[in-house]
Amino acid sequence: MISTKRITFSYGKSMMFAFPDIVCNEGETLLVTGNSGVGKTTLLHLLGGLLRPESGEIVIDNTVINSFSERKLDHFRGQNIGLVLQQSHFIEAFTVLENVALASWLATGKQKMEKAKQLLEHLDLGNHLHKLPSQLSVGQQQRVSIARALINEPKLLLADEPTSSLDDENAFKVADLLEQLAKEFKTALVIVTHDSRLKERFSNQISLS
Ligand SMILES: Nc1ncnc2c1ncn2[C@@H]1O[C@H](COP(=O)(O)OP(=O)(O)OP(=O)(O)O)[C@@H](O)[C@H]1O
Repeated sequence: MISTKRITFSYGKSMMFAFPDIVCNEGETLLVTGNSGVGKTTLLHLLGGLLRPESGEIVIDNTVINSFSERKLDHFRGQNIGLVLQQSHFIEAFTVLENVALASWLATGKQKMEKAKQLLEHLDLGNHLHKLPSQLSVGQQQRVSIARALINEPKLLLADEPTSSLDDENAFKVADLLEQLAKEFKTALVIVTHDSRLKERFSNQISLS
């Protein structure tokens, strides 16, 4: 579960944000919408501990994360937060399977190859395990990124524009898949997007302005 209270952030004096409070419980999905430039990615990075709020509170699974040291935050993120970012940042020389297993090694010191394989198979990527990420389509890469985000069974899954580069059919497939996985893994799922197709798809929404 994630909740925030009165979080503020700024990139210097000209770009200041005061975000509405959000709550997202385990197994639920919250869609954060808003026009380009309103701060959706900034909010997502704050929720994921990639940026720190200037004031306010971010609570993940009963833990206030904003007072953590950098090191503790990195550890907490690895254990509890899955990120599906706009850029996938794969290690291009590693296979799809290795990229997913690497995320478990970084978080726990153990490379969960079998689990990575199962997860990729679950995401219909069983035939692509030993390919390089660059050999996959954008939609397939998106699913690898989802598998990588889920390998450590995070309490919170954050997805930044997961469907904007996909056609209608694949956009709805990815949205359905994320929602289904959140329920299955009892993960709170927060999606930030300006993709208007998703607005009709999810009832739990908040709009930034
Ligand atoms: N590192 C940065 N330094 C300074 N300003 C930044 C930085 N990152 C983002 N901004 C500015 O903050 C504002 C919000 O950016 P953000 O990426 O959060 O918006 P967004 O709602 O996700 O936009 P989009 O839908 O286009 O991705 C923008 O005006 C952007 O130019």
